[in-house]
Amino acid sequence: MSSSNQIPNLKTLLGRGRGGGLRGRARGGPGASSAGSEAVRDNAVRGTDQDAAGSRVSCVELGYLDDPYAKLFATQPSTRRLPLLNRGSYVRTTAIDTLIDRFLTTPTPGPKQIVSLGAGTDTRYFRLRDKHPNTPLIYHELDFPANAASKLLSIHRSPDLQDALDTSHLSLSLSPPQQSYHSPTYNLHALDLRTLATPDPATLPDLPNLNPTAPTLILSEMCLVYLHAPAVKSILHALTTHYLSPAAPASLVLYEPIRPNDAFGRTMIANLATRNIILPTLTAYPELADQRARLRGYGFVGGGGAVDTGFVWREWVGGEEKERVAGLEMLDEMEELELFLKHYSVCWGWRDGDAEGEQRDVFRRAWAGVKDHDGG
Ligand SMILES: C[S@@+](CC[C@H](N)C(=O)[O-])C[C@H]1O[C@@H](n2cnc3c(N)ncnc32)[C@H](O)[C@@H]1O
Repeated sequence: MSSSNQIPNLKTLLGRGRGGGLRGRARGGPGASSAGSEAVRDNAVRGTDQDAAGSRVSCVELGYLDDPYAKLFATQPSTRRLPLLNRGSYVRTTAIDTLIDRFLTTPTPGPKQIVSLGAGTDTRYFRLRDKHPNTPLIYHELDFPANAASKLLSIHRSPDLQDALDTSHLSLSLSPPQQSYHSPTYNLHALDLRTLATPDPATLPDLPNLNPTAPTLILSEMCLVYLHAPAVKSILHALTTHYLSPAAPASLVLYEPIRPNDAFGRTMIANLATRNIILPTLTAYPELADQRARLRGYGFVGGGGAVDTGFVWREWVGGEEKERVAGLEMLDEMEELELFLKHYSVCWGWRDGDAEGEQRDVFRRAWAGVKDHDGG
């Protein structure tokens, strides 16, 4: 949901377009669905991060989000996104922030840990540090070496970002460009996530400073969707059994598109194929019920939920905040907005682990009151 050429032509889908038909599909052209070689696809996937960065900046400039760090990571000039996309980015960020804030404010002994897969230029670490200065937090971001190096370059260039890191650990080399960064609080690991999908634990890469016993929230915001379902399963298996002790309380928060089988979904897939992007888990887990079963299949059997972002807007955003956000830009096509929001999901699930007392049930307590489609 990052850039306007990624979404279907909504007017056409709602039967109001002049040309009719699925415009995105026509643009796909022969061979678009096979989507080129793996290297070309990886390059396209890496590039999606700048879409996400641009969407964040658009939302900040229009007052949807308060994020002083967004601009510092964007490498392209800011372009105002469509109101629909701004609303979508707002809901996406708000939903994930809600789950993370509840985790961080739930009392536990010892530190908490977040592992952000395909973090790209996400600013969340910096925002969380400002918002929860007294919560002991170990943060890990994983992304392709090129994206990680570019993030470190942005940090190197910005005194504000350097101030936000524990600078006693900051020694960035520009030549050759540094790709990974490690400290007791913030870590950026430059790697292809698929290297975690190995059957041989001896070949798994080192993830320095990953605490094997801290309650850990694994976040995938538009990342695992680009990988094949069996690889995703192996990656999560490695994280939850090798890097983390099987006794550690752990959870997964996923943000991904859903409902690929209606006109909107089919057109979204065709549009992305023209950019050499495929979304394997979208077709593997098409509905919210599939996402719920998926999380349980990864071992997050303690509990969880799955909602579409239309539900998040209706049920998670308070009345006053809704009014504020609705007043930021004219958005009179409510039917289009609803169609758009119902094609993205936020899913969460946890395992309690074998830890004692407050550590054991941290996710259960954190997310007890979160409204789920199933009424949870
Ligand atoms: C759409 S961006 C999302 C970035 C960030 N999570 C956000 O929501 O703002 C997808 C990110 O996932 C990363 N990614 C996708 N597949 C990956 C892989 N196999 N290994 C490492 N990173 C990957 C991309 O490089 C990119 O930074």
